[in-house]
Amino acid sequence: MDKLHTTQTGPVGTRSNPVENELQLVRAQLNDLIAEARQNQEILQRHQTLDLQLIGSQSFRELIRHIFITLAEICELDQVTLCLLNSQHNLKEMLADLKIDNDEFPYLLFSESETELRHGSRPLRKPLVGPYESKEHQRWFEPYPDQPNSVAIIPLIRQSKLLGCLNLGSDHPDRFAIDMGTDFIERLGSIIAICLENVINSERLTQIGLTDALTNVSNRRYVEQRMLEEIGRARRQHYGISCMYLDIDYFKKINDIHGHPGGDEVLKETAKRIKAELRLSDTLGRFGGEEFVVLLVNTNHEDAKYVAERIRKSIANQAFLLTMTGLCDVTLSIGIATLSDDHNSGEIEEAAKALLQRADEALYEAKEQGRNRVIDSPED
Ligand SMILES: Nc1nc2c(ncn2[C@@H]2O[C@H](COP(=O)(O)OP(=O)(O)OP(=O)(O)O)[C@@H](O)[C@H]2O)c(=O)[nH]1
Repeated sequence: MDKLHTTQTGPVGTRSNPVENELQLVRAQLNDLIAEARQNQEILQRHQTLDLQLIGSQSFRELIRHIFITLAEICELDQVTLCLLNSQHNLKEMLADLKIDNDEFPYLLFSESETELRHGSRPLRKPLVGPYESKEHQRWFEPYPDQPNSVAIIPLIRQSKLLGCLNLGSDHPDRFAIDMGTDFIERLGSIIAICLENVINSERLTQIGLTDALTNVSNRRYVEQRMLEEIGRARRQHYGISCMYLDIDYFKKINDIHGHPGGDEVLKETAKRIKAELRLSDTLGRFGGEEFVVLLVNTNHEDAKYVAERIRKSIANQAFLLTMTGLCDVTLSIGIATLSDDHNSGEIEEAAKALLQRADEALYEAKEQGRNRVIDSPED
């Protein structure tokens, strides 16, 4: 009786009954397996969340944020960089249009050719995992002050084309071991490649709808939309915003002398020269015919006048060289209006309309006064 009692409850009994021992061992193993299964399920759920976030990204900006923030968090990574092949989609140009710069995403890198993505002499076609080697990996983790201890370099391939590579770094030396299975990271690479292609295509389509086909600058719809956003932002962040209305002088005559194709060339070159004088945060749009509008963010009256004068000179001081008819002197007239922080109130739509109208009136005055000049509307 005593023996039976100790067998069922006490440690002495445990030792003395091989069946019970076996049972406890099996129970312990089962508990371990259940714990492992729960852990795996949790990991799976977190990865599903990550997949959904990546796939659900509506814009390039959103996708890149998920890669640098959500992926790093969910996968507990110490370093994440993404290198994209610029040549594949002329991405740098797209990012400039989206007003995305290096300050916003310092871990977004660019490569000009596939050769730059090679590992040693081999093209990057399969994930590479293992310890960090500065000779091979430094370029991918350069934006971080410290080196990781183990890394995974994952090619992003879509329809056999290399889009770039995703680079994961961990402080833990065993996190990416040479002999580890790469199924998960290959799958991650495929998902990110598909998502990248999707958002790039969708950004391109949006851009086409908001771009002037001849000059490749924004169209009127885009500038008007942007103006509302920028006036709202200027209001929140308490700075001034300026608007320029620009119109090529005697453009009808240019068309008459150099033909319509010559006139088109003048429009393209004018847009190019205006753009060259602007900051990335400014917006240039063609409003139709030979009229352009520029929005200068965080720019007061004096600074706007200075930029306008620079634009005027960049057009007037160097004749345009046209393909068929040779040199062509071009000038433009510019009207400026500023919406200072003190006066930025009321309905945003009304404020935008009034700003544009004042710039247009100043332009009219510039034409009246003899053209090839900058006239600013009295301060608001
Ligand atoms: N080549 C070309 N010409 C255009 C385009 N859109 C409008 N135009 C021409 O631009 C000319 C504009 O002429 P006006 O509005 O009289 O202005 P202007 O001759 O520049 O005179 P001011 O503005 O008063 O200096 C017209 O002849 C239009 O046909 C275009 O896309 N390409």
